[in-house]
Amino acid sequence: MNFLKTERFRECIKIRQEAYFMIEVKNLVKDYGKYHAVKDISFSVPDGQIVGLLGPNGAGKSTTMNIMTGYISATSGEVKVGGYDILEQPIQAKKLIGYLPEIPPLYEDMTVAEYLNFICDLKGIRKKTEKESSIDEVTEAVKISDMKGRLIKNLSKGYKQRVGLAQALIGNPPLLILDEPTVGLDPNQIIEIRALIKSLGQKHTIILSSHILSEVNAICDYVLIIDKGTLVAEDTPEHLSEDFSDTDNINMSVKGSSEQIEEVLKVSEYIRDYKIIDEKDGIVDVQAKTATKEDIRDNLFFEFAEEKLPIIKMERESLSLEDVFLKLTGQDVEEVESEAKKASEQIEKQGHHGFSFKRKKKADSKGTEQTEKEEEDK
Ligand SMILES: Nc1ncnc2c1ncn2[C@@H]1O[C@H](COP(=O)(O)OP(=O)(O)OP(=O)(O)O)[C@@H](O)[C@H]1O
Repeated sequence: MNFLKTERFRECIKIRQEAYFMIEVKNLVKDYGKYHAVKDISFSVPDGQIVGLLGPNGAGKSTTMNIMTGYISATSGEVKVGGYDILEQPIQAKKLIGYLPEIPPLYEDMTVAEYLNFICDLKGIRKKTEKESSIDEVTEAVKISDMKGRLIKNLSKGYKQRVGLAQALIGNPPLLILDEPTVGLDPNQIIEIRALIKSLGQKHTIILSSHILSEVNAICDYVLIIDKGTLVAEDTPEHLSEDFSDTDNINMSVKGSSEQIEEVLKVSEYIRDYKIIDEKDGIVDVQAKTATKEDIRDNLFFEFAEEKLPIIKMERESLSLEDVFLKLTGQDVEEVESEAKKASEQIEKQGHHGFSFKRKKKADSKGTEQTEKEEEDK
């Protein structure tokens, strides 16, 4: 019998293809009453990647992650984890996921070891020796081995976040889903947690959400940009910068006077716009926007050479991920980041257990998701 034509072969191919994608999200829709929070989002994440879900506040990142982890249901659409449907085969699918929600689900009156022991129970790790080795492993991975005896409430925010990561790692799931893992941390803690996530990426597929572009740029191999519930772009950070750019910036230093240099720039067909940045000791610094996406440095070289104006320095700069984000979402990065800062300060003021109204409703809903909209409608 020709193996290539057998049912078994087709099955093998199916398993291989499905396993290649650690997670597949197809046509995901989530409506809260009349409000469309997620509108037909599809994407697949291959094994071994660190993927960033990037978007401004309210874009639908947490909702998408909550559906991916099976925490809430979708209005329609499908999520498969390692080939298992999150709704139809939830036990197999959830075994593959370690989830860190935006507010880590910590029991503050437990010690780190007690809490992780409890998480082992929840994840079905029952043998004492297995539990011990599992706790040792995860505490070592997130560098909290010497904190095991400490009460969680006495830990700093950065260390609490590490405990949150440790609980996600119990059971060694191949897929980690991390919702805004650095929100509310101070700059040093942010650097540490980012480095930790990057190192975890060597052994796990990671999907993290963030509204911080520099974070996604620094950690992620691939970016999904979400705006108003829609996936508006996806690619590597480098490709996104290239693809959405119809112009480049050229930074130059030219020997001569600003009048001479402006004369060349004004008539150059390769330059759309320019700005004189500085003029000192007979050298002019210029920032120019190119008329096309092509690399026009050769052409500029010859134009300036013809006028006997030596170019001392010339650099080409592509559109940054910030510019791409602005173009796609129409939102200023600084604006988004300051809004997010205000929101996290608000959470901080309400105390650690003080979930925001939206979060509390989510936490309270237990499947019967009553929406703010519905509440308002009453
Ligand atoms: N239970 C709910 N009832 C009604 N609306 C909701 C509920 N949960 C979320 N939303 C709304 O859905 C939209 C998407 O929210 P989501 O939390 O997914 O956004 P996000 O991108 O994670 O933003 P953030 O970073 O602010 O959490 C928002 O407009 C939010 O107000």
